Amino acid sequence: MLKVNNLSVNYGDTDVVSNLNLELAKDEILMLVGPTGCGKTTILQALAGLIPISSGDINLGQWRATPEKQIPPEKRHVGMVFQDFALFPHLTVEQNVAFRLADKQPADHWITLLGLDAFRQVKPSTLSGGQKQRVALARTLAHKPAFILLDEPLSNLDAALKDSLRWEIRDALKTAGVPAIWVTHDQEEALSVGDRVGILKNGKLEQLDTPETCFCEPASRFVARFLGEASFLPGELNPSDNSVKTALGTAPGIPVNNATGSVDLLVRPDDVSLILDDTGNGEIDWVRYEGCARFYAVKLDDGTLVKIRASHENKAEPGDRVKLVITTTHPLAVFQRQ
Ligand SMILES: Nc1ncnc2c1ncn2[C@@H]1O[C@H](COP(=O)(O)OP(=O)(O)OP(=O)(O)O)[C@@H](O)[C@H]1O
Repeated sequence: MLKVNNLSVNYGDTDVVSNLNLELAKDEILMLVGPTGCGKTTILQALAGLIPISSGDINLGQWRATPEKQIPPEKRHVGMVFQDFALFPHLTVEQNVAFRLADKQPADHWITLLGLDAFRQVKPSTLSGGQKQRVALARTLAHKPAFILLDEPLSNLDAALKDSLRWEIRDALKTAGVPAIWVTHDQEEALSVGDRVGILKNGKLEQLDTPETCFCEPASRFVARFLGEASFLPGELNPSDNSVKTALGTAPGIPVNNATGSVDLLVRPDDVSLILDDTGNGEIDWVRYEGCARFYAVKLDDGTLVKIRASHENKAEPGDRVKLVITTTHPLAVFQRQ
């Protein structure tokens, strides 16, 4: 089991990663997300042994790396998958996957499982981006690593391919039964593919939990905003049943950090419905057409901006009066009013 205890990494006087703690279950996929420069790649590099750590330790059972005792990458049993595929251009697919393997059977197994049989004898330059990434994954898995690090493996691929390949990668990791840490910039990918999601801010974990908990019960406004569109609706919390009374109706709440009294209710675009109504409670500020939906920003009469996604049939223009109502029945996160 991979365990990281109080890991910190410095570049000069700057703490880039601070006191990171995490533990990966046997075949768990942990997605790491966070704004640019928050330390995601640095964490992967530290786990792989590519850069020294400043404090704490990384423990896999067979080895334990500390600032005093560095374990080189080749002794860590780590597999890495990068966004640029990192394949050998002069070798065929088969040779790439079986590179330095005494027993070629695992290479055959993963070539077949990842649908690469037809490409065994071709060079990487003739493959599409998605095929190259499958080869890179097959090579990594064929070497039977103890854990895998994926650094934005889909960022060089187009949207349609990303969507299918992310599931192929997840399935392959689960079939191999190997734990993985997967860095992504894509919130949807993090929420849908990960068993757990870690949200980083300035080198520190803001929250580490299941996708649903991070999305529905974010530990901070930062996490709430980072994982999707978030509007904060002023309201009053009723301590007897944790319901929150707002201008758009009363909703069940989950107080974060013991929020009480005057609070802000986190509403996502699908928690609210919109009705065209001259006597409504707000006015369309702007609208974006998304094909099957329209995404609206509505300025409420008290000045609060609420973002809402409605059916494309629901057509309103900036300046139109509308009525917003909270329609969701599940509890919404509640933050102390700032
Ligand atoms: N070799 C280095 N020397 C000094 N500072 C570095 C070095 N590598 C990275 N940094 C700094 O460390 C911080 C974290 O960088 P890192 O690449 O880990 O971020 P990231 O979250 O992966 O970013 P991105 O999402 O843009 O890839 C950044 O402020 C970066 O400028």
